[in-house]
Amino acid sequence: MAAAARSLQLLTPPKPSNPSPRRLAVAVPSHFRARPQRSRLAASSSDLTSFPDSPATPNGVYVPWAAAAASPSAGAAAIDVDAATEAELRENGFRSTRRTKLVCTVGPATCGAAELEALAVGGMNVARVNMCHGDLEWHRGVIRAVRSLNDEKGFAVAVMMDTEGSEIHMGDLGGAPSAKAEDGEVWTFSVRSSDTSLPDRIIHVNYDGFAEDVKAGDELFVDGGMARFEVIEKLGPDVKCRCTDPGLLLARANLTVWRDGSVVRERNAMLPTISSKDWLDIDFGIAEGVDFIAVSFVKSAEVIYHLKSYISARNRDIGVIAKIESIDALKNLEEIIRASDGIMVARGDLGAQIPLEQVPSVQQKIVRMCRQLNKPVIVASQLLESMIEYPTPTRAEVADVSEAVRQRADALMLSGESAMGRYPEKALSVLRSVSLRIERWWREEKRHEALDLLDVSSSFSDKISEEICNSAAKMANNLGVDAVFVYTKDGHMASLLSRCRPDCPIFAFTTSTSVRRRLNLQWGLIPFRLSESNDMESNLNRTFSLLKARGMVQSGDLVIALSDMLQSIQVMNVP
Ligand SMILES: Nc1ncnc2c1ncn2[C@@H]1O[C@H](COP(=O)(O)OP(=O)(O)O)[C@@H](O)[C@H]1O
Ligand SMILES: C=C(OP(=O)(O)O)C(=O)O
Ligand SMILES: [K+]
Ligand SMILES: [Mg+2]
Repeated sequence: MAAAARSLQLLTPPKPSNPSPRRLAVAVPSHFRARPQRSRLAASSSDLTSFPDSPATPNGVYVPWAAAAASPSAGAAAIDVDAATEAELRENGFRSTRRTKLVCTVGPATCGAAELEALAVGGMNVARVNMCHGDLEWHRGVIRAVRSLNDEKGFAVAVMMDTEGSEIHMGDLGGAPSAKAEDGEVWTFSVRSSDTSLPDRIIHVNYDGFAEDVKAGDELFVDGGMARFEVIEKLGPDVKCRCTDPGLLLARANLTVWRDGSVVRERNAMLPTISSKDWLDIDFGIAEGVDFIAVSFVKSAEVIYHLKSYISARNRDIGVIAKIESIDALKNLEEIIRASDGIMVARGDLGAQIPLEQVPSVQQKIVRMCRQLNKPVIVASQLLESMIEYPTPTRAEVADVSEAVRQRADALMLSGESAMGRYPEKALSVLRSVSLRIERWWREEKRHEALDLLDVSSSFSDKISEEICNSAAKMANNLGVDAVFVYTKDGHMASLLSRCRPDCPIFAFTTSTSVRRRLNLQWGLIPFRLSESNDMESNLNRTFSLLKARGMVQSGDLVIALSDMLQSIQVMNVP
């Protein structure tokens, strides 16, 4: 292999064709170069679709052309959305694409087609629906709306369904979104039937054993402690409580009971992690083809294995995300991470189960362990809580987001901010601009600690892929390459590369639309769907010409290319 070609194959296929850049250039089919740009985009859109990262410049300034390009009136949709990506990449260079992925909870504020599209244009990688709220018809509508957005506008937004779990929560507040509890007020939490509308200051509780489990003197946390009560008296199904910390009670807010400094574990501890209602919701999610199922209040790895085998028995490829939000989950953390396809640091409930001041160190520990074990991790809850009401985040919130980005979590999640807040798009744009800024700053300062990555592979073949990815990431940083390209069937090699958190972006090419959507949750990956052949050289040729046609790479860009089919690694300039 000619040294001038700068092409290095550590492991070659049995009969490799010479992948030298010069030959690649020659092999580019002439029709790709000859056509005018619009039709080139049209020609390429069917077999190569990219995810539009963001219509914003790195400082977060909104660029109106991007929204216009993605609007229904802008014409042939999938192509126009990709035109936004193309322009963004041309303007900022792909080195500055956002690496941290963004999850938005969809709720009443964002369930309309226009609002969902605005979130997708604004950089939403995953749409989350929370089965604690809304009925199946509502969820079906949202899931299908996201699917049409993907089909018609060329996005690759994944859908995550989050189970209700056997959590104890309040009922609806007779249609009102919230009620204010003031200091010293006496409220009744009751397990009486909620069919009839209850008088003021009486709140329905969904768990029948509630009145039996609590005792006078217990503390009742609403929504992870956003409002607090002391239990003063039990009267049959009614539990009378005095408000000790005033706050807003949101409809269906979660309830936690504390006694003598720890969470009460009475009969409620025996409730199943996946309730019978959850199984019905899971069947619904499988039928609707969601990409991820997030399991609330996971206690052990067992339930994750159970759900995964339930899903694979139905021949589905759905990622199971374990939510870490209880003391039990922390006790069994490593085995839960190993069992699942991803983790959510669900700080809302976690902060009601362990002292608040422990949440930051627990978050850091979980994020690190997930990276070691090669599982994507989402940091969730209250990232921009004040933006539910106000258009500007607090400095503390920006610092919290920055810290999660600095820890290099795979994804950040909005809950109430996007589900029912007044400024969903603004909240998303804050996550986007803070991510971009912090990522770039840390790259420029070269401040990232080198993490000694543990071996994660169980077979020798996997071990080869892992070593290739570790080496490729190191080479990418040392050589200052512009991008790593990874051709991956099931996404595994892309995730191994993402785990290394290289300085440059990772373009991940897969033949499967569902793998492409799932890769959207992982740090630094820009997933593409591409119909690939077994011939690496022709894959590279096609990729270069398709990406060049879109202005996403240029001649001379230095690229490292990996393939899980060939277990190969090559370094080359784009011809
Ligand atoms: N599908 C929905 N329908 C109505 N309201 C919703 C829906 N999803 C979310 N919300 C609202 O957004 C808030 C924040 O969402 P989330 O954090 O997912 O739920 P929770 O607060 O129950 O943990 C909820 O408390 C609820 O008020
Ligand atoms: C994300 C969380 O779960 P949920 O919103 O379902 O309570 C959390 O508790 O932080
Ligand atoms: K939930
Ligand atoms: Mg929770």
